[in-house]
Amino acid sequence: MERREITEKEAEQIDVESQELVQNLPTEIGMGGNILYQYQGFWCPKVSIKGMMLFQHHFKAQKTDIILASIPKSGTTWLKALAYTVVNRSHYSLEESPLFTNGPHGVVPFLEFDFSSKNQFQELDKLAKPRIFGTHSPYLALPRSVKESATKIVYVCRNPLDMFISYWKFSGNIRKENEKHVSLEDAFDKFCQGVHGYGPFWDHLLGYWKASIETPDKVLFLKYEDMKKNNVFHIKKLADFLGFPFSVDEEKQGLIEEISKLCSFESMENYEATKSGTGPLGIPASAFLRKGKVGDSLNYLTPSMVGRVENLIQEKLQVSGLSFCMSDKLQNGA
Ligand SMILES: Nc1ncnc2c1ncn2[C@@H]1O[C@H](COP(=O)(O)OS(=O)(=O)O)[C@@H](OP(=O)(O)O)[C@H]1O
Repeated sequence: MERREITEKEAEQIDVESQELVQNLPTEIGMGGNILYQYQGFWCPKVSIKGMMLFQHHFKAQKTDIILASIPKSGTTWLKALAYTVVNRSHYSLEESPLFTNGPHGVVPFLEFDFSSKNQFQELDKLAKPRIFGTHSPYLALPRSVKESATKIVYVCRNPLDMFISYWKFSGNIRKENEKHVSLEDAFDKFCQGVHGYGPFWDHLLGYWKASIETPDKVLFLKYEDMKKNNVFHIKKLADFLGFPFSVDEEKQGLIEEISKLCSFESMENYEATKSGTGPLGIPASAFLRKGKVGDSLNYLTPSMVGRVENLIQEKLQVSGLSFCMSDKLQNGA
């Protein structure tokens, strides 16, 4: 079937729609000093609203697609490297992985940031299968075709204390001159009110958590801390879930351990693509790797701040059965 070329007017429509829409959305200053807009119940930076709209309107999921979802600073970069390596391991030797040269963001594009027109979404039909994409979109904002097709979704989350500190540090590093510095205390307050990129974190987590319970073959829910603690187990679990299980021979050869090492923080921070490349939105790739530790937040947060998040987790997540290892246990983390 011949594809009709879209008119310039149609292509620009989303621009107009998103600009009009943005003008009427509630706003807040986010914890990075940038303006956040409340879109479909979540606080989003302006740049991602147009991206989310395009994704919702123009992305056509394929049954072999893999979507890696997360709220920022939860292990997205790591998961991208792992999933890409697991799925493509038969196409090249691990030493020759395009991951080294293109970086995890280069080989796994972000659906909200890396495509800015309807045309670009249509071009994605030509990509080799399985296509792998990253997204920060909340579960409810995913396009219907993603939910209704056999597309697999892997969600990674992280204990909110470490996620907060990772985000605050990152925001400080990429802050633009016209954006105001937000102190740790004020940023923390905003975080606890849910006013942070794609927050509230509890709603973001719960959307995917519930989907993973209702449709475990479609949505795999992972935690950063668990992946740190037993990486090999989780790589195996990821491979099984994605339909690329390791053979007995591969296991015997220690391939899973090799993949774990290739994608470890220590290896990835030394990739050429990390040292000199760029990540989404032209941000230096090195900004996406900071410490990669569990429990680093305890070096910055007071016991009362930790207590506030613990209470919040209890209040917002307890009924769901979703829990996190916190305070003293976090201190003994990987
Ligand atoms: N390979 C690997 N292993 C372990 N940890 C890793 C890895 N790559 C990135 N990181 C750490 O993940 C944090 C960044 O989170 P994201 O990748 O989700 O950021 S983003 O959403 O893509 O902006 C950020 O955490 P902090 O170090 O605590 O800031 C990164 O250092």
